[in-house]
Amino acid sequence: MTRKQLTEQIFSKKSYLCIGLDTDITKIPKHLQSHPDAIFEFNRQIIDATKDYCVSYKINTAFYEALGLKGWEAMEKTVNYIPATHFKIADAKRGDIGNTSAQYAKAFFETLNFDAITVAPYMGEDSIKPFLEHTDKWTILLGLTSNAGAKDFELQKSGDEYLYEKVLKTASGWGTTDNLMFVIGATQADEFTNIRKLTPGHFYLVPGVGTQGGSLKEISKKAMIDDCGILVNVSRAVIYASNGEDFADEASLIVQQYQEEMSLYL
Ligand SMILES: O=c1ccn([C@@H]2O[C@H](COP(=O)(O)O)[C@@H](O)[C@H]2O)c(=O)[nH]1
Repeated sequence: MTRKQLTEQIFSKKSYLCIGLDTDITKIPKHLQSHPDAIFEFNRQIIDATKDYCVSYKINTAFYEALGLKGWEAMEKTVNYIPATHFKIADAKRGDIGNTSAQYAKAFFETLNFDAITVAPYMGEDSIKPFLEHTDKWTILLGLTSNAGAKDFELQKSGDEYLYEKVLKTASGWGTTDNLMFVIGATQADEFTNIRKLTPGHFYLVPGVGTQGGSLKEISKKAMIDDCGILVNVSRAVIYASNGEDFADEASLIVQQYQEEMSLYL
């Protein structure tokens, strides 16, 4: 999906919401747990109930990989079920020496039909290039993450510069604003103005709204650019809005509230 196609979706739906399918078999409603295809069935109902109000789905691969073959099959069925209009992200946080990264890129961009994958920057340019060589796909590089551990490395200074600043400055030269995004956690709102200055044209994938407590209003105010430039991910607060038989209806209500708020900021 091109940037233009993504932003057309954002402006026509007045939403920059990405729903995280962090589907945990132990957390889905009881009545579905014995279903022969429980993970996919849960995802299918969430997608049907929310697709009109969001522009993207993010599959956190850990929840599927943990289940072995069945989980991988559920991931494949889910990614194929997501409408073509929606931006499909594999939150896999990969990155390795070049020939290995090339296989990861093939796995998620060719064997599976994702539009984007998250990657870790730590191993440097040759570990990221194989993803960027898929020019019709997106590489989403961890910039400043939402977790407390961001302070252990990302928010450590070398000279005057935070490590995350060096990552953004260096990595922004590896790709373009049409194939490279950054993950910036919503819980790091104090840094957003600075981050936008460093990377004025890049899209950000912003997790951390909902359960982690990040402010949609604050990050929208600080990071939004002319063609929006942000995708805000919410996982648990949407998919586990209810653990009863009404889970999909409740998810839909929460998503509509996010979409209404987003329409005010766009
Ligand atoms: O910095 C990061 C990078 C990735 N994530 C992922 O986003 C979702 C957030 O889930 P919530 O339930 O909405 O908190 C999850 O898949 C994380 O692995 C992140 O939170 N922070």
